[in-house]
Amino acid sequence: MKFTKMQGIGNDYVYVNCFEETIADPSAVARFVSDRHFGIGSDGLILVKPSDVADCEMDMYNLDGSQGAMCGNGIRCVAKFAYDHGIVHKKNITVNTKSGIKYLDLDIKDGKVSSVKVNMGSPILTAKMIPVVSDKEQVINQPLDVNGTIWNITAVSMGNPHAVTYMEDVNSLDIEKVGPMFENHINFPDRINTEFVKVIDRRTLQMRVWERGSGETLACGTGACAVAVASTLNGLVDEDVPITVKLLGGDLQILWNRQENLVYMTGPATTVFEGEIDLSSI
Ligand SMILES: N[C@H](CCC[C@H](N)C(=O)O)C(=O)O
Repeated sequence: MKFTKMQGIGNDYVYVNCFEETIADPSAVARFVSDRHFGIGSDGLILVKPSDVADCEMDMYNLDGSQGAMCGNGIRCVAKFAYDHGIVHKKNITVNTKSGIKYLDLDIKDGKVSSVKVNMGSPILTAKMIPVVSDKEQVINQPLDVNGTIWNITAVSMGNPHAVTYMEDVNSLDIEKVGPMFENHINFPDRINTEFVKVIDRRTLQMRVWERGSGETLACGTGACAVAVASTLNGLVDEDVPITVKLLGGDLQILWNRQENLVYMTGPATTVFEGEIDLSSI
């Protein structure tokens, strides 16, 4: 299988051109290629596929083989991949995903895609749509007992589910212990991506993320969007201005246009290397 290793501020995936290849069992391939010792090493697998409704389709799998409905860092790299592989020849492209068609603008410098602006769509706040179990219509700054510790969470879906919580010092968080407790909490029927956030100022947030199906990653694009939305709803950041979200792997600019009710994410997309891997051992 030919592949391209790419990363969006350190959130790295193995990309496959499915205009040219067919992957019979993507979940098994995701688990194999993601292994940093026996495979390539990545946060998961992303297939770039033909589409009848968009320029291409993103089919995304986490490290554990579970399929994700949306991937913010991944879709920026899909846009770069599509341009660099001649699948598209324009700056404004569409990518179909399991959470609908997304619209992207490529910033091209010296013939190369340097950064991408993504219309991530509207945030979903209705508890049962996220889904999160609650007696409330929306979960905004609500207490949640996580193995005996009470965390105040705000639940947001960007096509995939997120729980956002705030703390004074995210650097000292034992995320390997706490992350799985959130991910597998009974109140999240489809599991959950969890963002731990420190407010730097009214236009700057710092976050770490424990991703559903991948564990701690250096960045999460949908998570950064969920964090900007949750922080706005909680009155912690200014409205209708770009918010800088600082992640372990780098920064993203997030704007929630309240009038449109659309979230825009802008950030880099980087190719690391190309290669070929033998899948016969799977
Ligand atoms: N783990 C996520 C998918 C990847 C999201 C993240 N890598 C991003 O950049 O948005 C899920 O299962 O919903």
